[in-house]
Amino acid sequence: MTVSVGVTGATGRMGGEVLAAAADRDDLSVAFAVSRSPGASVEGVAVADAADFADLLASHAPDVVVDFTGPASCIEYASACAAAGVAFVTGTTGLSEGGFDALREAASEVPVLYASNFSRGIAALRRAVREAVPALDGYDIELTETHHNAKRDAPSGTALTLLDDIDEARSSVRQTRSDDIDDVRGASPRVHGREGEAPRTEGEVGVHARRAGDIAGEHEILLAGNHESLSLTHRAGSRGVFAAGALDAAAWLADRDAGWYDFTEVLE
Ligand SMILES: NC(=O)C1=CN([C@@H]2O[C@H](COP(=O)(O)OP(=O)(O)OC[C@H]3O[C@@H](n4cnc5c(N)ncnc54)[C@H](OP(=O)(O)O)[C@@H]3O)[C@@H](O)[C@H]2O)C=CC1
Ligand SMILES: O=C(O)C1=N[C@H](C(=O)O)C[C@H](O)C1
Repeated sequence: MTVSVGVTGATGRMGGEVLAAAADRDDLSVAFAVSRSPGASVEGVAVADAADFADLLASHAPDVVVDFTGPASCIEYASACAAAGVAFVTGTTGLSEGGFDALREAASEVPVLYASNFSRGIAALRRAVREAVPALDGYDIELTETHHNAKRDAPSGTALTLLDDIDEARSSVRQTRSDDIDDVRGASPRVHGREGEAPRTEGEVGVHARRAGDIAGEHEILLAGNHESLSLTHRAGSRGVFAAGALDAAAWLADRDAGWYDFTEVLE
């Protein structure tokens, strides 16, 4: 069966990558592509007006929509998909808590899969973090992410996911070692950059966002103790890895029931 895909943000960096990756696959076909700047052709696909999105869902009935846009449009596209009964894959970052609530609401009607990063390397990095953090409990942790100079949100969505992974790993190891679980619950304080008199406090996680050139995406987690340190680094060489992962997710999601899904389920 060929899965038909609608693509949003078609004139954006990721939209173009998704259309290029889709053209190379036999298991997927592009039903339509939209942008707020319609009229162009991207990877041979005519780009329609984003204002016609609901009509295009009705007329083309895609199996799934793949979205890499902005937080506000992501929510609008998700609720239109929920109303039309179309599955929704999104990698849009910078969503607020309310934005995630709106996506989860859409997931009560249709399958929704959100991932802050669609690369297999980051999925492996997350597993490595969940192993390294408990093994090196008490070590200082600093997270540094580096992206191209046009990225809007900071820290990156992937950095936020990794910070949550660190919190979860820390709290699970401390719960197994302590009877007083009130003592060990809660997020590690996150310190974004340092300036002036800013000594490190125990347990904090330093977070650093760099923006430069055309770097597709780099994430480093440094765990440092006395006389040793471990650095876990992922570098995306091109946005193609994100597009490939998002299309794998779309093919996987197309015939699922309504609900909230994670990229790790696609990779199982
Ligand atoms: N999860 C992952 O693996 C990855 C996630 N991302 C995320 O994907 C998102 C897009 O990144 P990128 O492609 O670099 O960004 P770009 O700015 O290059 O493209 C964004 C596209 O979305 C469209 N768009 C933005 N806001 C709206 C809106 N309000 N309504 C309709 N269309 C809108 C833009 O349309 P127009 O051109 O008409 O203005 C543009 O085509 C970001 O959140 C980024 O962090 C990026 C890479 C990987
Ligand atoms: O905006 C980008 O480019 C990227 N955004 C995602 C994020 O915020 O983590 C994923 C990737 O790092 C590229």
